[in-house]
Amino acid sequence: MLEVCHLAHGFGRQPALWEIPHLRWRGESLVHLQGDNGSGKTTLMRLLAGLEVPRQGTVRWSLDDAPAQPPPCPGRLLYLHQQPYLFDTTVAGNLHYIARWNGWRGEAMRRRIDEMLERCGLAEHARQRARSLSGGERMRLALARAWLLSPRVLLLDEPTASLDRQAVRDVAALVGALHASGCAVVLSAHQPSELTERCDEHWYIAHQRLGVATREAPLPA
Ligand SMILES: Nc1ncnc2c1ncn2[C@@H]1O[C@H](COP(=O)(O)OP(=O)(O)OP(=O)(O)O)[C@@H](O)[C@H]1O
Repeated sequence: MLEVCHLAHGFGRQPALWEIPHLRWRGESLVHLQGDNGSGKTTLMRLLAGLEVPRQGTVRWSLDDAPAQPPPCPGRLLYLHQQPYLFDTTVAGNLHYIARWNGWRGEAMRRRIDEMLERCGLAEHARQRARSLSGGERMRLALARAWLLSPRVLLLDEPTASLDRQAVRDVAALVGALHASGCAVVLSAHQPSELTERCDEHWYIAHQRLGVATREAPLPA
């Protein structure tokens, strides 16, 4: 569960990007966050992830029955940048590093990594340098690494920006599978796509406010 109260944020002397008087989210759905360029989507995600301290107001998460706490919530809440940082090693090496860090060892770890490579369509690239992957492959590797950590909530900042149609489709399938495995997702995206079509909740930033679309009050045109 996410609870946001009286949140407002801006930079320097600029007025607040937006105000969010109150937002409650059960942390189960697949959410599409939309808004114009510069409306503050990245900033909001960073605030939700605890990477930015709000000028005003509070963000609190209660995940897995833990008492409500401000972010970060290590291991349970992950933020993924649109150009994810990849370790300068092979594709399998990137997964290996995270799996070890998360406590996996030996044969069980190898099986888990192989399974993840298959699931993300990267088995053929296992020995390739991660930084030589295409944009779509990089995002799939970043999602695979995140998946290894079994997060409860994933915040995805423009995960399909500048990807072609097939790459968007692949990322959408992967995000859908992650969500089906029990990970709630908030993702920002400019354009409607196969990814946003999968979303079952829509938030939007307009006129310096965050809105939540409902059946009675759909997205503004
Ligand atoms: N660290 C910062 N210092 C000063 N201004 C910032 C900083 N980070 C963001 N901004 C400004 O805040 C505004 C919102 O930026 P943000 O990146 O959150 O928007 P966005 O909706 O994600 O945009 P886009 O869709 O183009 O990625 C922009 O005007 C941006 O220049």
